[in-house]
Amino acid sequence: MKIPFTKMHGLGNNYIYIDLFHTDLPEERLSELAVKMSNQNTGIGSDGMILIHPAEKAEVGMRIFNKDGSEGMNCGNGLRCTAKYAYETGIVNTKEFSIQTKANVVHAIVKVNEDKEVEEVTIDMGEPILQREQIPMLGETGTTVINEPFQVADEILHVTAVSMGNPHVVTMVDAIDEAPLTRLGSMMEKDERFPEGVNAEFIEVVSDEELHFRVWERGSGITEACGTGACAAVVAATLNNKVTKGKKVIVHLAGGDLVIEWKEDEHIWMTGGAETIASGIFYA
Ligand SMILES: N[C@H](CCC[C@H](N)C(=O)O)C(=O)O
Repeated sequence: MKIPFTKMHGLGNNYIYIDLFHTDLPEERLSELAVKMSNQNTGIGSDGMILIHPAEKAEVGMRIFNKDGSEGMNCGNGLRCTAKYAYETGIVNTKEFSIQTKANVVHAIVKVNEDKEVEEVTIDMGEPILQREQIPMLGETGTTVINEPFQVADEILHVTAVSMGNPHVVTMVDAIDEAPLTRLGSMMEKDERFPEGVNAEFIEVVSDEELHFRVWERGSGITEACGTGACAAVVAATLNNKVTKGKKVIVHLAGGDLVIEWKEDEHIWMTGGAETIASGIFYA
């Protein structure tokens, strides 16, 4: 099977994008194809596969598959790249439009240069989900998870759990370079207290408008950046009184910076770059 693709990244979080407005893929092979395309030795190499598709409730839809073939519910970096692709290829012809994910419908705003190229994208990601059972995380129904003791291996972390349509568990550390990403990330991802798995973020608070950030992603391991994770990190930092709601926060991820704002109306806005790397044909 010959599959046209475009490889794109948001702050180094890179995916293989398949345009289902112009290509068909069999639903039953999607997970297998995500694994194949993501393999850096026998495939193209990426953090996963993203489908850009016709949607019922928005001008364009996005589905995301992690490197391990699991389907995620949302992807912040993927949304910015999807918005860039949709505008530059004429799927949409306005600078503001909606994108439907498995989690919700979000609103995208693209910033275009004189060559009609999208240089920056802002996404209204909607509201975070904080109820434990909706993360989902095991424990007392109807409660939130803020600075809760959480033992992993021989360590007692203090975690805050946030869903952006996909599950995140955020731990504050004193020094981001000492975050136990490699040692604990995989255990946290698959911890039974998170029935659907979890993306594990570590943050170092620099000031009330600046964080350092690292992530072990569910289904992909350590990535350069995680857009939904950066949103979850700002929510967690706010709930722990480290940053102020309604102020823009600069999040320094390994692959670059995102500007995140948790507004007074509860919506979270994310602004950052999106880049096209290459396009071609994948021989599946
Ligand atoms: N690994 C995530 C999906 C990708 C999210 C991330 N790459 C982003 O930019 O938000 C999950 O399984 O929930």
